[in-house]
This record gives sequence, structure tokens and C-alpha cells, in this order.
Amino acid sequence: MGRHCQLVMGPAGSGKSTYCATMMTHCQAAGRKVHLVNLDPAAEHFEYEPTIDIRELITLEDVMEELDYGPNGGLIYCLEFLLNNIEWLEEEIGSYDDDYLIIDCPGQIELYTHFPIMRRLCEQLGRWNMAICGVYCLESQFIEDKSKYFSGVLSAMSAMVNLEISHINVMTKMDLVQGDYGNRAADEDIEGETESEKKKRQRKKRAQMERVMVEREMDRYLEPDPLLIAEEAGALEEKPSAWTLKFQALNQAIVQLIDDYSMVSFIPLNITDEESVEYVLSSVDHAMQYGEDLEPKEPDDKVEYD
Ligand SMILES: Nc1nc2c(ncn2[C@@H]2O[C@H](COP(=O)(O)OP(=O)(O)OP(=O)(O)O)[C@@H](O)[C@H]2O)c(=O)[nH]1
Ligand SMILES: [Mg+2]
Repeated sequence: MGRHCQLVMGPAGSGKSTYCATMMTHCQAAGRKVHLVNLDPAAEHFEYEPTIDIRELITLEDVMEELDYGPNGGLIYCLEFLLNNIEWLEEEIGSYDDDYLIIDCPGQIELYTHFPIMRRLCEQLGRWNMAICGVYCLESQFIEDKSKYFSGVLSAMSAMVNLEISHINVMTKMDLVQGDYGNRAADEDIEGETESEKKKRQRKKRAQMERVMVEREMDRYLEPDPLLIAEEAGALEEKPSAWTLKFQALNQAIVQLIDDYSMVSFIPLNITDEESVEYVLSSVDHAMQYGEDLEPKEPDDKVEYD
């Protein structure tokens, strides 16, 4: 059937390792043979023991100690070392010929955006006939700050453009967003209503509000709405300085870029909801055509013609 892998990327703390563990559990429960690959030389612990682990080749700690590098330079050194010793990875992967790999990457976004490291790794995986789907994680907490959110959108876009592999973007930690909205209750009184009727009505209203808030507001972040940043730029001072005007023009250019290409959209992931995890997995499968050769399509002989 061939080899398949998910390359799980995203900024520091965006939930990559948690995503990998969630996917491992979900895939195993569905009877898929999956292996975790750790490419983070600074990783400390994992819920699942990685089958292939860069730390067996090189660790950040050793590089910092022996070569006197700082953490970021040290990390780049480790990944370049991996690329220069790629036969190690080939050998490790070699014995998992027909399996499915979930690759947990480090959180330094420069690895995906402007250093050619991840791109070279993808090219190498491609040469070994591995179908790859990039999974770029951005955490839902980014939406609290629109500028931060848009810089996240741009980093996702940059990874997509740079790596040239099948790609999906995932908005992680959605359980936190839904939890916040869930706290807004309707507490107005209605005459003649008993206490238990009021509680029931409030519960219903809260559930409704939660749904509407999540759907309406979140939609603007899942399919990035350029107006979000335009709104923020509009909220600046009445008589903007020359600097502010330049900043607004830059914002406008970014808005235009995102709008023109409409390339970036996010799939929400709530790890506490099995259906949500399944939806992300099926999107990844679809992106890299996983399983299509498992079930060859039968010609549909039941089609009726007029
Ligand atoms: N509530 C909630 N917390 C999460 C979720 N995913 C991750 N976290 C928390 O966010 C923090 C970072 O998660 P990690 O999975 O380690 O993130 P990472 O992207 O692997 O981080 P680095 O490898 O350091 O870049 C941890 O404290 C997790 O418990 C989620 O879906 N929901
Ligand atoms: Mg991690």
C-alpha cells in the first residue's frame, strides 16, 4: 500500500505533541498500524514512546554542552546533522515499509518558513516514496490577539508555500474556546416562571448561545476573515501618525494577500471529541489519498438512465 506520514508542524506550544498522541490513540483504536517519529532533539517526554527518535542520533543538550551553541542555533545544528546523516533515518524507516508514521517536529517556525531544512527533509521522504501530509497546528488562543492570529496565519501560509506538500491547517485546543463561551448564561427573569423552569431555559439558551458564538465568531478565524485585521486597524487613533499610516498600509497589503489567495483555512480540533479527531484524520487521509488503493472503486452498475 505504500508509506504515508503526517508531518506535524507549528509554533512552540501549539499542541503538536498532544496532537500526535491524540492521533496515535485514535489510529490505534481504528486498527491502523502507526508509529510515532520524534524529530525534536529537545523533547523531554512523550505519552507514546517514539519508535524512531532523533535523540538517539543527537540531542540538543549534547550540542549545547559540547559545541557551546544556544538553544535555537543548537536545534538548527541538530536538524542539519540529521540531514547530513540521512542514511540513519532511512535505515530506521526502512523496517516500517507499509506503515503509517506520525512525525512530531520542533516548534521553531523558522524551520518551516525560511530555513530549507524541512523542505530538504520532505524532498528526502518523497524520494523514499513516502506520501506526506503537512499538518500545521495553530492554537485557538491565538484568536485573542488579532495581530498574533494573523502572524500565525502567515506562518502557516509560508510553510505551505515553502514545503510544497499536501497540507492542512488545524486549529488546536478548541476545547478551551468552547469552554469560554459556555460560561455565558441568560439570567433575565420571566414573570411567573418557576426556579426549575428558569434553570431549564437558561441551560437551553446557554447551549444555543454557545453554538451560535462558536459557529459565527469562530468561522471568521477558521476561514481567516481579512476584515478582522482591518477592523482592528480602524480602531487606531483619530489622527494617525505617519508611522501608523504605514502600518495600516502594511496591514491592508497583508489582508489583500490572504484574500486574493484564500489559501489558508483551519480545521478545528477538539481533542475531547472523538468526532472532531476523526474529522481531522479523514481530512489528512483525503489530502494524501490514503487508503484509496485499499478499496478500488467498483463501477456503479445500479445507475439508472432516463
Ligand atoms: N486544553 C488543551 N490543552 C492542550 C491541548 N493541546 C495541548 N495542550 C496543552 O498545551 C501545552 C503545549 O502542548 P504540546 O502538545 O506540548 O505543544 P507542542 O506544540 O508540542 O510544544 P513544543 O514541542 O514545545 O513546541 C501543554 O501544556 C498541553 O497540555 C488541547 O487540545 N487542549
Ligand atoms: Mg512538542
